[in-house]
Amino acid sequence: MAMAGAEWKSLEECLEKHLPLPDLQEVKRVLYGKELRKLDLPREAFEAASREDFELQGYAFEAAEEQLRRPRIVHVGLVQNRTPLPADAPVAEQVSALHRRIKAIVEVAAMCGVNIICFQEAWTMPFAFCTREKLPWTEFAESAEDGPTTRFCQKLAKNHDMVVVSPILERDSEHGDVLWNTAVVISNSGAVLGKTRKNHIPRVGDFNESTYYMEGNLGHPVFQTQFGRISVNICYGRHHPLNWLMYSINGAEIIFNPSATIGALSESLWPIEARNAAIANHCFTCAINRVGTEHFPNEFTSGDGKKAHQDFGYFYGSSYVAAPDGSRTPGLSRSQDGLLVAKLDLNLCQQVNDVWNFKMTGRYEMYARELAEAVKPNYRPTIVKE
Ligand SMILES: NC(=O)NCCC(=O)O
Repeated sequence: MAMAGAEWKSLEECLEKHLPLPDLQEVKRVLYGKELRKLDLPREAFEAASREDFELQGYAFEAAEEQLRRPRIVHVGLVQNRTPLPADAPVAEQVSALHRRIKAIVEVAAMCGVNIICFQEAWTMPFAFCTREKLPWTEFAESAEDGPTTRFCQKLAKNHDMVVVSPILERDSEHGDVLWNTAVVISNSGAVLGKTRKNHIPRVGDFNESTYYMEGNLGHPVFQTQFGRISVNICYGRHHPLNWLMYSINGAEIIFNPSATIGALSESLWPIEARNAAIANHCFTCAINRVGTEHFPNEFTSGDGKKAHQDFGYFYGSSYVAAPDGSRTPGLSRSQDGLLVAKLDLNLCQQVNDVWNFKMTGRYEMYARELAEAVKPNYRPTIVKE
């Protein structure tokens, strides 16, 4: 089926354009849970966003007032962007151009009072893993602890008192120079709080990432920040409910999902998966996708009998935040760089937990027992036959 590129701006714009108001309200109730209040962001922030040519949107998720706990308010920022330079530009120039682009967006996030910001998956590079070529793409890999991008993010974090989640291609030179798909978490103090690695590596269509790195070996760490407990479920991990679950079991209140995915493969899954994870795990989820089409110098094939090609297809942006009560923000556009600011009250996690009780009713001990059996090589599935 043919798929729209940048000319189709967003589902939201299409609904607003074509639905009469009473229908629109009902559709929004069903599609988004409820209509969220728009955040009153500073005028200078909108002016700067327009000057820098990116979209800025802001929404607030409310929670009920409690007697014993104060609201736990945190502002998160989700950044989606195109790669500013072509993929065949010199590596160092591509990285610098991306640093400059992100710096401009982070400055606007700071004006909006963002406390925790997350960039898209492998944000310092084109998403070149489809090519299965090593050079020059492996040259984008950096140390998570003290590479140039981590140092750059440390400055941003300290200057703006902001936690920065920076998903990069990591080279671990202390352990055999091995590459990983990693997110570095930098505290608002500027210190590197830690890192987490992509647990599930796609082998689907042009997403042949197993040529570059293996499944992550750091489990499901949750990072205690000044603004709440966060974790990072990188891209393809969002198709794995147990992956979300383990971050949640370790206490995550906000799970970021920095991604790189294209319309033909996943656009109809996109609004469902992170949102469902927020509902199932009583937490907030932040789904972030890159934007545009990236062209590579050499043709590659997808192993599907179709012609060789030089691009992945269209990265459709549409980043959004979902809440434990199932409500969600509209998506950023499919076509433009953007910053989505969401004001969260983390008290909502416990409030929804107390209503739906998924943690209490989850029967994890039963699944732990059954899964421990099911993964054994001699396991016989329980099928009842006549
Ligand atoms: N980057 C990545 O893991 N993409 C895989 C495709 C998808 O999960 O939609």
